[in-house]
Amino acid sequence: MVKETAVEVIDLTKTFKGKTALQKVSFTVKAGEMVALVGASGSGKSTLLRHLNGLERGESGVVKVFDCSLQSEGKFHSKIRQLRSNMGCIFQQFNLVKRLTVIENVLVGNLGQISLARSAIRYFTKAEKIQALSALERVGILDQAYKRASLLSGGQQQRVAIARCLVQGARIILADEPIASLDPESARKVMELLGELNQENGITVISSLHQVQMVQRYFSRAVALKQGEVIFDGSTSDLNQNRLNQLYGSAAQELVLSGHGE
Ligand SMILES: Nc1ncnc2c1ncn2[C@@H]1O[C@H](COP(=O)(O)OP(=O)(O)OP(=O)(O)O)[C@@H](O)[C@H]1O
Repeated sequence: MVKETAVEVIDLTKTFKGKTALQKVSFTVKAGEMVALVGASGSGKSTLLRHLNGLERGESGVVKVFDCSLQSEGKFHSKIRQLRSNMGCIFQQFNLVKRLTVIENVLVGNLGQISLARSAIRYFTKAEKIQALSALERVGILDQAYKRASLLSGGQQQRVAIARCLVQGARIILADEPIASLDPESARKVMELLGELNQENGITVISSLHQVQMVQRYFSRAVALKQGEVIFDGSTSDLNQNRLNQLYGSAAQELVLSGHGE
């Protein structure tokens, strides 16, 4: 069976004040794939992810989500909100509302589907709460549901953010350096969780990661960027030291040694 295309990027170009951040970037991610975005600092990984979920608009090129155009030649599609509901985002700094409880943070994943009035007073139905608790169980932190988010460890907070994606019903998770602020053990657990959600729930995962060892451990495919251009798209087993040196020269050190080396 031919798998549907989750994300398609065609010739996406973006400049900030005349400086190129993305240069004719093209690649396709099939539904159910788990793809790493690799590259040295400033290579364009975050900018690319922000274009995939419509937080940023390119000058030219196309981004399609499940075969629907999300943005094309600098214009967002009128149904962008609907398309974005397919995508959950997680970030290096977790982006939780620290003063709210864990379960309230997870329920926020539902806000796109409930009325403005209900979201303003944060009223959630019993069924929604059960769904949120089930998501927290799935990510292994059900026992933390009624704690303030600020009291959780970094690894636990990232799992709350992942549970929020599950409640949102995301079919794609876009992760921007999801383990960069975590200790090695928490980083491993978060990566394993993303791997499980990919394998068991069929969720497509596209994640930027700084460190090539982690990329090789958890991903079979990588798209590598340099100065906003795709310079490699293939099997992570081919991203050995020699290849990295060829691609990045001395900047390859940053990818091998930084982050959570083991
Ligand atoms: N809002 C912005 N305004 C101006 N320049 C920007 C903006 N966002 C990104 N850039 C520039 O675009 C380029 C790509 O940045 P980006 O943050 O996407 O890289 P990155 O690969 O994610 O880096 P890092 O690993 O350090 O997060 C950089 O030169 C950066 O300075």
